Amino acid sequence: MAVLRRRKPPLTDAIEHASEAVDKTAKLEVMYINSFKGRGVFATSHFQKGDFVVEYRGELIHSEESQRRRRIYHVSCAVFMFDFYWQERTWCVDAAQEDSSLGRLVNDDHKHPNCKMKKVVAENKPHLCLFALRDINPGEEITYDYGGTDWPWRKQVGEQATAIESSEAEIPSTSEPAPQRSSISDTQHLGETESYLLKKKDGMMVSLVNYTDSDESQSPSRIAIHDDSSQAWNPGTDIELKEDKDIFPRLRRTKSIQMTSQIEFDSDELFDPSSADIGEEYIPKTRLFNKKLLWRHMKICKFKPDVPQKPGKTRVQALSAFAVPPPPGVKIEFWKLLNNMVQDDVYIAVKSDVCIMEYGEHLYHRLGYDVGKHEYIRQKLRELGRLLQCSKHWICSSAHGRNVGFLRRTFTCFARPSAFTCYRSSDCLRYFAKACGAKNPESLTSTKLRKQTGTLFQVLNLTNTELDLLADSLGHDIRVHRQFYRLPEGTLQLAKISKLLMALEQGRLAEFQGKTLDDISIDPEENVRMDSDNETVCESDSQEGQVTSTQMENETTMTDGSNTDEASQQGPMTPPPAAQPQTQRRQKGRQPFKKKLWEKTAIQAVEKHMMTFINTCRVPRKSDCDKCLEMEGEALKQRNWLAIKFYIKNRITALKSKM
Ligand SMILES: C[S@@+](CC[C@H](N)C(=O)[O-])C[C@H]1O[C@@H](n2cnc3c(N)ncnc32)[C@H](O)[C@@H]1O
Repeated sequence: MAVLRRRKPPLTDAIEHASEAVDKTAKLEVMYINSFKGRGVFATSHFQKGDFVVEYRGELIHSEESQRRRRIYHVSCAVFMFDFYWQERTWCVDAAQEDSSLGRLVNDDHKHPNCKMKKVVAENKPHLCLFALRDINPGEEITYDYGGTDWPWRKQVGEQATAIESSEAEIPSTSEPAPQRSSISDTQHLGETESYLLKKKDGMMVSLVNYTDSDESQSPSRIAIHDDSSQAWNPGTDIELKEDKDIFPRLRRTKSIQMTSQIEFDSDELFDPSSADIGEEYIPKTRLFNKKLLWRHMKICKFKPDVPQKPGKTRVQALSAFAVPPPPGVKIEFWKLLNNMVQDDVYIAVKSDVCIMEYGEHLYHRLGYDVGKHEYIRQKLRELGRLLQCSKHWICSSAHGRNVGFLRRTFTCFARPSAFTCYRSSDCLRYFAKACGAKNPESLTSTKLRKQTGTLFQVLNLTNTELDLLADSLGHDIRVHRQFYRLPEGTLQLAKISKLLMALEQGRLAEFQGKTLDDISIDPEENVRMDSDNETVCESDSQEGQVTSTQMENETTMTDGSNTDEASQQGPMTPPPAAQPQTQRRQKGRQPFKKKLWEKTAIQAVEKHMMTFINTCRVPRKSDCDKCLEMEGEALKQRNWLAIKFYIKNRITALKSKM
C-alpha cells in the first residue's frame, strides 16, 4: 500500500532550502544544451504546481555594491547579477561566482515558463525562489520569465538555433558536443574547451561555464559580433549586426543591462502588491516598457491617481516617467503630480529647473492637498516652463551675439522682483513719458530713444568695436545701427574742420600742429572759446607784418562770425573785400589787440587740412550761383584764407539749416 506523504507547504520548503543554502539536487540536474543557450536546469523528478523548485542563490549585496561590481565585471559575469527591491531599497543577488548552485543556470522562457520567481524572506534575509507554475515532468527544462521585452535570444530564436545547429553539424572537428542532454552537475565535469575563464575587468579571473572557445573560432558570424567592449557572445545579434553594425551596442541587451535599469526603480509598484501565500511575486519588469505593458499596468497600478485622468499617450508616458524615482529632496506626491503633465519640451524644462521645481513644490504644499488644484499647479508650472524655454532661446540667441542688449534689458532693467515675468520696456516708457509731463509723450518711444542715443554716441567718434558694444546694449543689430543711426561721414569731418577754423580764427592753430584730422577729437562738452575771448591775447599790429603768408594780404577783410553768418544768409554771397589795413576796421576806442604770429608749421597745417577738406568737401553750398563758384575757385587758387573761411562758413550754415 502506497504511503501518502504530506506535501510540505512550498513556502516552508523554500525557506528551509534557502536557510540551508541547498538545492534539490535529487530532483534537478544541469545539462549542457547548446552553444546558443549554454547550460540549463532540468527536472529529474516530478514537481507539482506551486512547488518550490530552486533558489536563485548568490551573494546578497546592496545596490551600491552591485553598481560598483557592474563597473568592474565583464559583461558575461554581470548577467548573473539580479537586482530586486526589498524593504524600500534595491538589493542584488550576485551569482557571478561559479558555485555549483542550480538557480543561476535556469534559462529564460517568456512564452511558456514553468516557474515563477518570488521573494521569500528567511532569517530576515530576502531570497529569490522559483515556484512551479504548473506540474513539471521529469526531463523538462526549468524556465521562468526573466521579464523585460527585449532579450536578444527572444528575437529570431528559431533561426539562431537552426543556424547554430547546422554550423555545428558542418564542423565535425569541434570539440563541442552536439546538443544533447549530457548531465553536467558542475564545471569540474566539463571538458577543457567547455569551460573557460572569463576575465573581470579589474584583472580577477572568474571561472564560469559558458561557451567553448571553439564556438567562437569556428563560427564566423559570431566572431563578427565580438567587439572590444563585448567579449561575451551575444545570441541573437549576429543577424542584426549585419544590417546595422552601429546600433549593435544598443541592441545588445544583456540581463545585466536590463537589471541595471531596474535599480532605478524606487517604488515597488512593479512587484505584485498582493503577495501570494508562497512569497512575494517578483516580476522583473524593466523601464523599457512598451505601450501595451504600460496600459496593462495602468489598470492595476497601486499608485493609480484617484482623480480621473486624461486617457492616452500622456497617461502612459506619465506612468513610465513615474517609474523613475524622484530626485533627492522632491516629494513623491509632487513627483507624481509632475509626471501627469503633458510630457513635452515644456515638461522637460520644468523638471530640469531647480527654481521651478521648488516653486512647484511650494505651490503643491499650499494647494496640492486639494486634488482639484492639481491641474492649476500643472498649468502654473507649464507657464514657467515656457518662460524658461523662451529665456533659454534668448540666451541662445545672445550667445550668437544677436540680442544681448534685449536680454539685458529684459532681465536686468525690467525684471520684476519675486516674479518670473518681466516688465515690458515699452509699457514702462509710455508710462514715464506721460508722467514726466512731456509735451508729446507719444513721440517718446523706445525706438526714438534708441535712435537718439545712437546718434548722440556717434558724435563721440567711437571705434567700430565700441559702436558694436553700444549697439548691442541698445538691442540693435549693428548693421541697423550703422545703416540708420550713423551720422553722415561728412558731419564728423565738418565738426573737425569747424574746430580747426575756430582755432584758426582765434589764432590757436598751433595747438593742432602735426595732427591729422583723425587726431582731432570732438567732445560735445568742449568749451568753445569765442572770438571775444581771443582778442585779449592778440598781439600788436606791428607784428602782423611779419606773418609770412599770402593770408596776410586778405586777412584784414575778414568779418567776425556773426557778420559772416549774416552775410551768408543774405542771398548771393559777397566775396570778402580786398585786404585793408587792420586798424581801419577796428572800432574807435577799442584797445589795440596783438595778433599772435603765425608759425610756418601752423600755416602748413592749415593749408594741408583746409585744402584737403575743401577739395573733397561735399558739403552743400548755400548758393549755386556761378559767380560765387568762380570766386570761390579764385579764392582757393589764391589761397585767400579769409575768403575760403568765409565760403566754408557759408556752407556750414547751409548744412546746419538742412539738418
Ligand atoms: C542566468 S544565465 C543562465 C545560464 C546560462 N545558460 C549558462 O549556461 O550559464 C543567463 C544566460 O543564459 C542564456 N539564456 C537564458 N535563457 C535563454 C534562452 N531562452 N535562449 C537562449 N539563451 C538563453 C543567455 O545567454 C543569458 O545571458
